[in-house]
Amino acid sequence: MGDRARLAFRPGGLAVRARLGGATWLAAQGASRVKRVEVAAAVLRRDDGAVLLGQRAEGTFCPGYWEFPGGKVEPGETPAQALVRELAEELEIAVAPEDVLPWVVREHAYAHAHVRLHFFRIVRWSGEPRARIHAALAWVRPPAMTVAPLLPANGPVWKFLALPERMLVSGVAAMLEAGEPLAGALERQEDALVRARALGSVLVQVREPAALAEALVRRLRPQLGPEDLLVLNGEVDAARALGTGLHLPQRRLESLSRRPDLPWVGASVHEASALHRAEALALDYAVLGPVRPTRSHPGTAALGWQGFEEIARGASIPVYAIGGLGPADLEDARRAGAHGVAGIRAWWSQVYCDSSPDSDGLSPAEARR
Ligand SMILES: Nc1nc2c([nH]c(=O)n2[C@@H]2O[C@H](COP(=O)(O)OP(=O)(O)OP(=O)(O)O)[C@@H](O)[C@H]2O)c(=O)[nH]1
Repeated sequence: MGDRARLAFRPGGLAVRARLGGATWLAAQGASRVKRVEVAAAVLRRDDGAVLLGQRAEGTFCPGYWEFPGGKVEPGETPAQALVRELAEELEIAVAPEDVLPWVVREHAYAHAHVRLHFFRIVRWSGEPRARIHAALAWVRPPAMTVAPLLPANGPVWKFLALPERMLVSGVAAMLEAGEPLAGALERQEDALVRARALGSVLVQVREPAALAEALVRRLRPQLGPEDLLVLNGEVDAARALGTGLHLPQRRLESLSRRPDLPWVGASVHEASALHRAEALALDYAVLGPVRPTRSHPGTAALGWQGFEEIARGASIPVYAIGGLGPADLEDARRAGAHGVAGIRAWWSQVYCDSSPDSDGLSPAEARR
């Protein structure tokens, strides 16, 4: 692609952008020149959960720092195409285009350039990675970090990798409403957690009235492993007292001016503006839906995977898909750019799941009707 330049008017004055071999220079009146670089980076993840990092070689920017394999997007390439090329050049591995799964996009201002990093997750490739340009390669299993230092832009991304791909949303109150005794409902939730953990790590969202939430957290916690996470859909103080993370419904997200001070904070969102709010507050994840029609939200139009993708594309935080989804939807969710799937009844209760496959958010009483 030939070099091109264009003039644009901005509120701050006249800006001149010239595209020069993959990097954009912005010369603005009264502002310093900033080089803008589009980069594609890969989260190559093995079945055991380990992720590949490369150590930058001597003679490059930030030598000795660790990064995700990848590199600059060349003119005429999409970020996904650039990544396939970079992985072949840097690691001698082959990745099929359909296995390059969009994940998050992060921006970072270095002294030398403003980079926009398009992260993709890759769980299938052929060949054994070889260090063609890196000083060393290392497989590291999040959340542990056994190499240092990471490139500055990569800290939040490493944290995101500790998020399980499966989120389970509790439903004890709904079971009680349907006449089930408390002991039976708690036991059923515990059984469901054990079943879900057999598939991999889980993020449990406890969504119950306060007293019930506490009882459920106490009941489930002994079943959780070091890679599982627990968030409370409730008050900040209650989450702090219980030692859990926090999950915010969209209306509470909209009323917050800053991120609550807890290690893990996420939110439910139903539209792009709410997702932008979650990003602006630097939350750790968002849950977007409904992807499929659910009887619990009869007035809400389902997004479908296409609608989900349109809103989630380019998000700077991981986005779970929710709404009539279960474990079998994980592959579709990943392809649509989701970090994972969140489910209510499809995960928690085989009984209700069998009787009503689209019963996400449905009370057992409704499910029996
Ligand atoms: N590949 C990669 N680059 C990253 C990551 N995080 C991050 O900030 N970057 C930045 O994105 C840019 C990637 O460019 P690159 O690897 O192609 O280029 P480079 O500066 O080493 O060299 P080059 O100019 O010879 O191509 C660098 O500024 C790098 O610091 C990451 O995890 N992986």
